[in-house]
Amino acid sequence: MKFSPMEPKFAQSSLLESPYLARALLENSPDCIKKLIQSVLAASEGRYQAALDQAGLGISHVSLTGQYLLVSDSFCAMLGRDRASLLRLSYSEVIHPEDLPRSLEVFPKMVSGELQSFAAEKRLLHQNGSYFWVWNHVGRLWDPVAESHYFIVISENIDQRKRQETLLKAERRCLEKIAGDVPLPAVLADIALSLEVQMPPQSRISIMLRDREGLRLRMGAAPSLPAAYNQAADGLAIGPASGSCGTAAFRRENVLVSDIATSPLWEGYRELALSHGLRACWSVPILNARHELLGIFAVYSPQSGTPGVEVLDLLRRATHLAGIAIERRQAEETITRMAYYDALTGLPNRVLCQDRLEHALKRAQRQHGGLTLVFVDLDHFKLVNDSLGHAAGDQVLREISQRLQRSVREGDTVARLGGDEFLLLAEENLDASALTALIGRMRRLFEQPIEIESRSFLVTASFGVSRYPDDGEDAQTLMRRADVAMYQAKQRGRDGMQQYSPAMESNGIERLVLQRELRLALEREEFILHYQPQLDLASGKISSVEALLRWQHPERGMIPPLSFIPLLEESGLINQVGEWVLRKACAQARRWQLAGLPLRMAVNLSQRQCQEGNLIPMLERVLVDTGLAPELLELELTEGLVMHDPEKTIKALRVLKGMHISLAVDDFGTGYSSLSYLQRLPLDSLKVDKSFVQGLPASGEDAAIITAIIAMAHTLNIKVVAEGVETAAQLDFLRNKHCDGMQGYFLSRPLPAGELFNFVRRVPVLPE
Ligand SMILES: Nc1nc2c(ncn2[C@@H]2O[C@@H]3COP(=O)(O)O[C@H]4[C@@H](O)[C@H](n5cnc6c(=O)[nH]c(N)nc65)O[C@@H]4COP(=O)(O)O[C@H]3[C@H]2O)c(=O)[nH]1
Repeated sequence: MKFSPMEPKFAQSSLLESPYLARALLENSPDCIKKLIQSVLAASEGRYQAALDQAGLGISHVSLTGQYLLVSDSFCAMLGRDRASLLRLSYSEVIHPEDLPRSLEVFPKMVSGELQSFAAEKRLLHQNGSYFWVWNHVGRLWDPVAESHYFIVISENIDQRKRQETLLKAERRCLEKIAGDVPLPAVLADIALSLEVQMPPQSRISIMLRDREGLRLRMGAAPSLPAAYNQAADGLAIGPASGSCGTAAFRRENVLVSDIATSPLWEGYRELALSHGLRACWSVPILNARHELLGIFAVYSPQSGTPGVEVLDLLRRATHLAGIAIERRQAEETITRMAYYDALTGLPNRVLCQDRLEHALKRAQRQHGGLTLVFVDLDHFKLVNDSLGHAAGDQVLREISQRLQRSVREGDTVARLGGDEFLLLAEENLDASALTALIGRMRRLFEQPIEIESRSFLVTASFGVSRYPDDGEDAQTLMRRADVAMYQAKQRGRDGMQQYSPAMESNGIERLVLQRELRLALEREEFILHYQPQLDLASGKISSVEALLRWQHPERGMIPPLSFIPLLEESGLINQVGEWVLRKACAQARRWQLAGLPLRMAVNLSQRQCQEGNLIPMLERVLVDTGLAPELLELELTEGLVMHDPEKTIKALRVLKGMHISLAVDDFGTGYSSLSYLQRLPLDSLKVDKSFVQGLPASGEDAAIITAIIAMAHTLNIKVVAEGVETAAQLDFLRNKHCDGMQGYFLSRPLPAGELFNFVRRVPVLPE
């Protein structure tokens, strides 16, 4: 059976209205009867077609051979074709090739009656070449005239919903990739490909990224654009007339160029685009929440034109997704950079430098090669900072780091180790002449004045060199020896260079190196406190503890205080470290107090700390901050300190006493303090130096001194504590002489906080 397009005159006809009815009845001629039947049939088809056209659904009749027999208006509209052209097509020409096999499988089953109906999602070809999704419901009908089956297909356009679904799926997939380890270009390529299938046919997408300087766009992903085009577009300048993308990046707004052939923005790039068949380009900036440019999302089309609302909406969503991907990767890069690169200069930091050195060492060991390390330290850099301010200091460091980078060969590492120190790592054991050439090159970098705030400065540097394998086998040793050599260079006058030699490992250099490491120790939290208990001999109870500083050096292990406190004093660092000790000890005492263990905390004060004008306010601040009652704090002063400037000291001590802080003189007996001064000092106790205790009880002289000290101190109402008590005999002697307190290994060594707490709780009273 073949339906032909209805003529309008039949559209409203019925049997009764047929002009052939009367004649057929009257004439009873076969011709008339045939015409009557035809007119009735045509009328019925007309009504059927009208009914189909009224329905919003696309309806079609398809023969068993797949030919369209009848199509509704809305089906024609769906496919963008007129009825005549559609009726010339077959079902297999309209359905997506991937969706056809399933239909071919099912149709015979429907013909045989095995299946009555069948429904599935299919893609149909629009006249413009794109496919769209429909929900097809197929039923089987019998044509009594043709005496054959045919199919009736009802198609509902579900393209919008399907696109949304695909888009959501693509978004989810991209988000999973973003969250995973997938590299950014792969994520962006996925976003581009997912969007291309949603776009008008033959659309091609590119995603470009803003470069670090914000001057150019780098190709992020453009999987469907020709490679030659991508190559040429990579590095596109961001500017007011720089194609669609460069301009959109410049304006930070959409730039929708409908025809590249005529757009003035494409002046310099027209030929390139047209030669690759690109005619329209719609560029959308990818911005973050702070409205900063991350990149550009662009759709290229081979036809001129502007995007519809739907396309713009899709673009907006895809741009958002690309923004998330870029920002996430940027955040990851920033975190990595922060861990391995110096924020100020962008150079590798100490961690990365050490890592590279380790790797270079392994390579050198494998290949029997060599390494050269040049430690660079700016001369008098502190002066720049102090006189011009830190911003100027930063500028100098940035300038120097750029110059150093320019002076080295590719493959060499320049790192900033901290402050004004840099390290150059060259992966070969440079001989004397090569080394002289390198240092000469580096020196010349410093001959150029640095301009800051229209003033020019000359900065010089000192260089220390160590080499593998000559000067060490491991990274730590090589770095330290380059450092030692640099100090030697400094010692010999600034602006010099020294190569490491074992003779340099003298005390002086060691001290300087230690001093520098001490500066970093606070930052790196290498200091800790141990606590030694003090026993009150009258009550037999532990009444107080002394806080004793320790330095946990990363390479040298635990360093005792007497090896570094003089260095702290020398460098002035003792004030900072002293405040740290005080704060830490007071906070600890407060914690013990809250835990039901109110122990007095004794803290050592150095001479330099006492001479600083801000000791009293600092103490007040620490007590307030930690919440420790001043009665639970004791300050231990050395004899030397008291005697240094007695008048000034007396004044300061009176203030401290007024604050209810206890005061003790430490190492008593080793200095020259006369007891007459002591009576002018508001002291609570004297701590007799361990050198007098060690001879007890055998040494008559020590016994006599201690007996005299105890007697005199008691007349001045000052308590006496013996230090360094190591034996029961010493303790007995002291008890007999009415010494007030003792401290020493016999009771306990200095302990970490946790152990001290357990110790005191376990041994509250010393057995007789
Ligand atoms: N042979 C022997 N030694 C004993 C015995 N009992 C305790 N000691 C040691 O004697 C020292 C007592 O501390 P100090 O006289 O204040 O002497 C301290 C103190 O002057 C100074 N110091 C420690 N921590 C600090 C601090 O935080 N600031 C300041 N300015 N100086 C500190 O370093 C000095 C040495 O401290 P450490 O090495 O911890 O040495 C401690 C302690 O471990 C014993 O029975 N036998």
